[in-house]
Amino acid sequence: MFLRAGTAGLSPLRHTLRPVLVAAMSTGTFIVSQPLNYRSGARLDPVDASGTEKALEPATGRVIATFTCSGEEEVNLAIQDAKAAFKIWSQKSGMERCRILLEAARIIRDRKDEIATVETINNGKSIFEARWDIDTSWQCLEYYAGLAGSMAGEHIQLPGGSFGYTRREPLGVCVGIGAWNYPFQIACWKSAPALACGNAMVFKPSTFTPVSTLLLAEIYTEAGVPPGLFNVVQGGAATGQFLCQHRDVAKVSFTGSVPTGSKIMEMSAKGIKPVTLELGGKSPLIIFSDCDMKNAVKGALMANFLTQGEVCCNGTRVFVQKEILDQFSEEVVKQTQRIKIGDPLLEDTRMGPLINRPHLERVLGFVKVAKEQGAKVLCGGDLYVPEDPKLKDGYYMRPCVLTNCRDDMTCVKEEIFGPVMSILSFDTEAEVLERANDTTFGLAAGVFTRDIQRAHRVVAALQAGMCFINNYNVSPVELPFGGYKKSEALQKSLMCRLDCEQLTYI
Ligand SMILES: NC(=O)c1ccc[n+]([C@@H]2O[C@H](COP(=O)([O-])OP(=O)(O)OC[C@H]3O[C@@H](n4cnc5c(N)ncnc54)[C@H](O)[C@@H]3O)[C@@H](O)[C@H]2O)c1
Ligand SMILES: NCCCC=O
Repeated sequence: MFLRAGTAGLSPLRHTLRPVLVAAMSTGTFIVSQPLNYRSGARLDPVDASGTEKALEPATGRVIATFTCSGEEEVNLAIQDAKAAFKIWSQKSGMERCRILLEAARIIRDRKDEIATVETINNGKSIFEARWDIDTSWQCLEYYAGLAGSMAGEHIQLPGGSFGYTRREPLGVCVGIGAWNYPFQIACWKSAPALACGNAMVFKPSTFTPVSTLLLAEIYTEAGVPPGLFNVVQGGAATGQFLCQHRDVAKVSFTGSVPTGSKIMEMSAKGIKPVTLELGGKSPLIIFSDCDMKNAVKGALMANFLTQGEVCCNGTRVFVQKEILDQFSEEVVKQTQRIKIGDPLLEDTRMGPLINRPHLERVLGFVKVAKEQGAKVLCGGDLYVPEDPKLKDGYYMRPCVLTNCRDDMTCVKEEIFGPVMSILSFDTEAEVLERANDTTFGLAAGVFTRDIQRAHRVVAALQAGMCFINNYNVSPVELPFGGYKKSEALQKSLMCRLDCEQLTYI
């Protein structure tokens, strides 16, 4: 699928050659040479269009694919095809579906480096991190495969020897719409539960990251799902609308921003379709003065700078108790300045480029406004130009730590979705809880303290879907992922087993 520049036109590489190809992949050399739509178990060009888009390699600013956005007719064909596959798939037993999903998980695990490389090329995140994403992806398939075999209805005894029973029935064709920050992982997190329960899925990735979902589609086919069970359409708002408004779609699962989520909910409501919305955040991270300082600093970096800060659950409002404000700020700046920025395919890079030029400018704009509103830049917040000439048109910036922040500043209220940490100071537990909860979002939150009772008391009072104690941004598949308020309402989970010593980011 990916060919070195200058070799376009050769026949597709065979599976046995993949490891060699992965070893040869380097930034600035690859192009996508095959169609990016997937239907009836094969890649194909859409039958009609709602525009064209270009996919970039953020590390270099180079176009790696020009593709057609799917029109209404292509969306219709993808849904009809999924409907036909649903008839076959929904008749399989849970254990039959389990075996196929386990096989897909095995293929992803075996091809981890290749998939991670593709993700890095199209998204910009470091290869070090992309490998984590692929691990969480195959683990997700394994987890839902495991559930598939044990899903059952109930038998209810009624008077006089009568009885009733319930059946767990799949919905039908589900739509998945993804964001660009975790393209492959989001496609797995949406499709694995849907397929495990016997549904079919039509998935639309972001126009910025159209590439890796095709690998998942091919893997599902190779693992044995019926052709059409997992189809991919490409495009932006127009394609998304065709999907959400389609009468044969039974459910929509969306990951993205709050404004788009609200539109999706509105469209789905018109067709009385259930929706799942995984939306944005502006999560608080609370550092008490009795914390293990080294661990808290690592936690703050984990909470702010993974994937260039483009992470929904990031803890970007860092509340630090006054007594340790200076020491914490000094240490966090020291560690932030050590983050190696550059070519995301190099093993020692820890921060790659942002997704594209407009987004980079938007993030830098937030830093500018923060300064105008009285924040002080402790480090970063400016453009970064790597020494390697091939990276000169990439979208790099230095990770930024802001202090002197107030709760009413734009950088503290709005989701920046870039490497910008805002430090705020606080005096008491009651005060910080009130301020931490004073937001329309509620995706995640973190607390660093050695006082175990306080830790649990504070997370119980935080209005956030995922609460971390003495760690941040770990998302084991066994635990639910979701939020309160405008971030989406879901179950609350606690992750307090790991500390940041075990998850070393720097
Ligand atoms: N909660 C989570 O699990 C989670 C995970 C990742 C990202 N996010 C959030 O996603 C956002 C960043 O992603 P983004 O910029 O891709 O978000 P976005 O809302 O701009 O786009 C998300 C998806 O929706 C599609 N889309 C856009 N307009 C549409 C419309 N009118 N109808 C149907 N589809 C439409 C896009 O093409 C894309 O595929 C951030 O807010 C981030 O916090 C949330
Ligand atoms: N590791 C999952 C993060 C998804 C949010 O953007």
